[in-house]
Amino acid sequence: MTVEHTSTDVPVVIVGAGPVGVTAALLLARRGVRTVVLERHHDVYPLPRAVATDDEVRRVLQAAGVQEEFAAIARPARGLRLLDARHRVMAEFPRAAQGAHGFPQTSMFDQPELERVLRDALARTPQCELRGGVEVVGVEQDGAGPVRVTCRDDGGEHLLRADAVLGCDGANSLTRDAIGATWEDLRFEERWTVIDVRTTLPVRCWEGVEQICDPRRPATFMRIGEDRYRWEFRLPDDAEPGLERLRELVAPWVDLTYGADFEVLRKAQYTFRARIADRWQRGRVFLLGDAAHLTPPFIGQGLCAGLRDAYNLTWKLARVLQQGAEERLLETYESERRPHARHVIRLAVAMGWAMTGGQDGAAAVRRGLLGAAVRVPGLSTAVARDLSPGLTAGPLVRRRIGRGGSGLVGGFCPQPWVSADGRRARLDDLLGDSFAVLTAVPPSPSLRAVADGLGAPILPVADLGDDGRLADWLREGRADAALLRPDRIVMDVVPAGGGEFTGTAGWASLLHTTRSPLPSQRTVDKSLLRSTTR
Ligand SMILES: O=C(O)/C=C/c1cccc(O)c1
Repeated sequence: MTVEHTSTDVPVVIVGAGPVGVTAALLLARRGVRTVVLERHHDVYPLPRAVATDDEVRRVLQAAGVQEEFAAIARPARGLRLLDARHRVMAEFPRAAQGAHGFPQTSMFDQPELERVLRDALARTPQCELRGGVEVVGVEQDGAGPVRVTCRDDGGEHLLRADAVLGCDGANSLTRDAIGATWEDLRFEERWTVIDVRTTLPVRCWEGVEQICDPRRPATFMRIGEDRYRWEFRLPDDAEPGLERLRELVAPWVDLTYGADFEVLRKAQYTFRARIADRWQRGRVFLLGDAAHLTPPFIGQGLCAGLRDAYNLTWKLARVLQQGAEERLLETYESERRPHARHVIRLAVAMGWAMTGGQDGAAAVRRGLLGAAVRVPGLSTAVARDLSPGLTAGPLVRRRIGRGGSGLVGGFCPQPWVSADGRRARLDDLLGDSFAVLTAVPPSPSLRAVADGLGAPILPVADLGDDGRLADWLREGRADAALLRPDRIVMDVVPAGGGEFTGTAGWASLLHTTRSPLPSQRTVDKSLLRSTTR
């Protein structure tokens, strides 16, 4: 599709100022793309919902420019435990304090605090405008013309024309309806009660997430902050638990004597669902976050999936809008993100089945509980190894099976601390927002040509002053060099001893641009380049 050059009011309209929408706005701003974010509410929704992020997604927040602020509100977690009905540990999936991405593998946080951090960053960013109290009532695109967004506020109805619209408007997304997408049901639907508490009472607590695998009363418990805790229970009836019931429910963790310091911040009933939209794009309208996928919370990946969406789409959209890359590049958003999101949802559903005994709780009790952790095929290995697999093969993820380095393609590169000019920094902060080549060998002329074509700096890993991790990563992956996309996914490799990138023919035309990047785009740290070959 080609987009007519009819004048628009703003390059990108984002529907919804939740964490996904605001992160997308910040990521676009870093590439110089202006956005208007439209939000129904006037302020941050005050109650907690998402509570966890993995280390890969902390890199997204880092790219959005809020890493330090987030670190100040995040609490590392030790992992995930599966307990039986008597709270005996059946399985433990430990999470390191420093993962390959340079962050704790699991971090807990309070969603309103995260939203405040993101909104503050947005307020400091001139390319982003947040309009609160604005309800979007229509999103339409005629052929290749601009996307027309109709919205209402106290002043009446308004029309905004945009080059692209990101629907980050949650589970009941109007944008999803507008593009004619429907839910595919991934077969999990259960009513759970979520209770958020602040207390200074002693709580029997492991610094991680506990899943109680008891088909009669499955539950989740976790510590979120210094004095903040969350319980989730699947209760046999739909009535909200009163104080007496609550006392009995939380008794395994805390002794609640009447009048004790135990403030229930929120008691809400949710239907946990597993769903994925059957399409994520129509023309220049895209779905992100809960508008595109819903997952039960049992592996803490709901918000993570939405932030991955934002990271995946924004660099591509900026390349199309600002540098004239082909529209086909945008199709790789859905083709890359949808299978990944589906995999993670299926893992969460499998965890739910391990906790609840599947659709037949009574049978699960009969089979005996101790097998719960291993009953669901593949669950233990998947949860232990990596909740977020590499991307499946596609135009930007070209694996040459059997060739060295193919195992690296589609996955993130690690993020060690590196040195430049005596300064220590995280790798991504030095790389900036462009493509980059990490190499363990002197670059060949063809490698240089590829790097030049993408405006990618060539960085010899031996000069980066890390702890040797990048060289080990290339060697263990049997690659001499790796080509990183702006979202730090490995797009291509030079196999060990191979001399050339192997997948250029697949991605080159998709990434071809007709205009240069704007000067506002963050580029590689110059001091780093001085120590390299370019
Ligand atoms: O696997 C982990 O480290 C964390 C899992 C998690 C996080 C938040 C909520 C959950 O029910 C599970």
